[in-house]
Amino acid sequence: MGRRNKNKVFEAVEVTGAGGKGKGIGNSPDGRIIFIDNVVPGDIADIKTTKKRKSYYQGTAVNFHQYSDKRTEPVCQHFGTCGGCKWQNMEYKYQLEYKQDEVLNNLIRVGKVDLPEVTPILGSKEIYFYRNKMEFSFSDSRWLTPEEINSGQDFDNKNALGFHIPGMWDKILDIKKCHLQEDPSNAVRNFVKEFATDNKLSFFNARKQEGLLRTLMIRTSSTGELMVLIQFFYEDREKRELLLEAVAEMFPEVTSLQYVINEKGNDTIYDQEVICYKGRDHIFEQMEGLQFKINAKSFYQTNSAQAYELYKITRDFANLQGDEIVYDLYTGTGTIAQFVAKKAKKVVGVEVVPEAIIDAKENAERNQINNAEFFVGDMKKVFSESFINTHGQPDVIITDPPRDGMHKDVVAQIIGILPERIVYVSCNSATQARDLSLLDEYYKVTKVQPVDMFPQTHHVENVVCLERK
Ligand SMILES: C[S@@+](CC[C@H](N)C(=O)[O-])C[C@H]1O[C@@H](n2cnc3c(N)ncnc32)[C@H](O)[C@@H]1O
Repeated sequence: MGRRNKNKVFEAVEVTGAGGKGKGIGNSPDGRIIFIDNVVPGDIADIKTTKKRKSYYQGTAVNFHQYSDKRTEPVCQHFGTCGGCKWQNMEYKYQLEYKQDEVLNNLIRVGKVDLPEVTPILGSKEIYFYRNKMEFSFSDSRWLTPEEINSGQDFDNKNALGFHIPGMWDKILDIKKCHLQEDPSNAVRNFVKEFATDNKLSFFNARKQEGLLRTLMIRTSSTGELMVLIQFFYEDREKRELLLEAVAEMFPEVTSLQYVINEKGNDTIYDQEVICYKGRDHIFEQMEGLQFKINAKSFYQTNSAQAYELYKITRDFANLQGDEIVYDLYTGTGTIAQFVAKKAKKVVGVEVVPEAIIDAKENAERNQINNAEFFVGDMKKVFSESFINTHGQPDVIITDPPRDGMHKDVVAQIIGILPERIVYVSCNSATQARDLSLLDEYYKVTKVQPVDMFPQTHHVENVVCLERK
């Protein structure tokens, strides 16, 4: 954005919508859309622009003329600074309305497909403390509030354990209480921070690449099991054991205490050895009598209760009679495949991550599911003639791709196979709509069910049923 556009202020802009990564939406007098931080539809405010592009501005509210009656008081003391729950200032029923609108808009404008009557979005019973997994970062460079900076004081202890400030890779907001994961998540995090600070264990500095403590992961489960994993930058046995012993003693309910020594530049543990310090190297999650083993690296839907609802909808849409061959694309650890297996003749799950397929096979065995097979493969390349000949022509395809949606080659291969029914589960209705338009010549959309897995955020899941035309 050019200099003359910096600090441009549009007066009394009405916020008319919400979307665009959780931002409010308004219109500028010159006909562009403005994406606005920390506002709620119905607010009227002066908006200072922070970015200008051909068709839109980004901006922030500097002066409110009217507050929306859709507003509610955010419960979290970190709201506004933490990027996690951007919609906490909007009543939940309106959050659901905007999520429903987003799905519909995408299906209509991007997908341009004929739609049946769309069922109202399924809200989450729990709108706080619904996540089963949280990851916090250590930093010796705590994000200072404007009040702290203006105080002119020097802060010798800048240790933080919490979340990255949006857009800042080296600044961490110290979290005192997060409303996303049940107890003892907050107690564990606060204890670890305090104990490490008191015992002079150094917190990571991402710029200088120094400091002992990097990340803390906490996984809870509906079985009551609890996993805690601490990531260290280097091995210092004495200090590592001091901290791990303290956690074990303070929280006997931890059933899996693990650690990683990661000397790389980045924090990801997926290419690192995870070492079990105490207890087991995994926890279990359960759903309708099925057990799923979850280790530190396993993918599992983060809102377990809503995942159950999502899977039930997926199974209903698949409408299995017991004699179908079902393909579960992007199967992860095979949860959907196992969830529908009892109702199908056979299920074939495909996933690109080999470890996830190992988990899927192990879980299926534990759950005594004998009609599910799992394969490692990139979806773009899996559907060879020999694969179909070996596993059979699918009657139903269930697909649950990542946010980018299905690669166009995957869509082309599905069109080559033409199963009777497709159930498309998506966490991004824009890419889902794009894919539906590619399938439109052969399939009609018969059911649409949005599901809210992530209250207080703009994210929305959507399940669509497609039948052969
Ligand atoms: C949204 S998750 C679905 C997980 C699973 N259905 C569940 O509910 O637990 C998407 C999955 O697609 C996998 N994936 C991403 N790209 C892929 C590709 N090109 N081929 C196969 N699987 C892929 C990811 O590893 C991830 O497990």
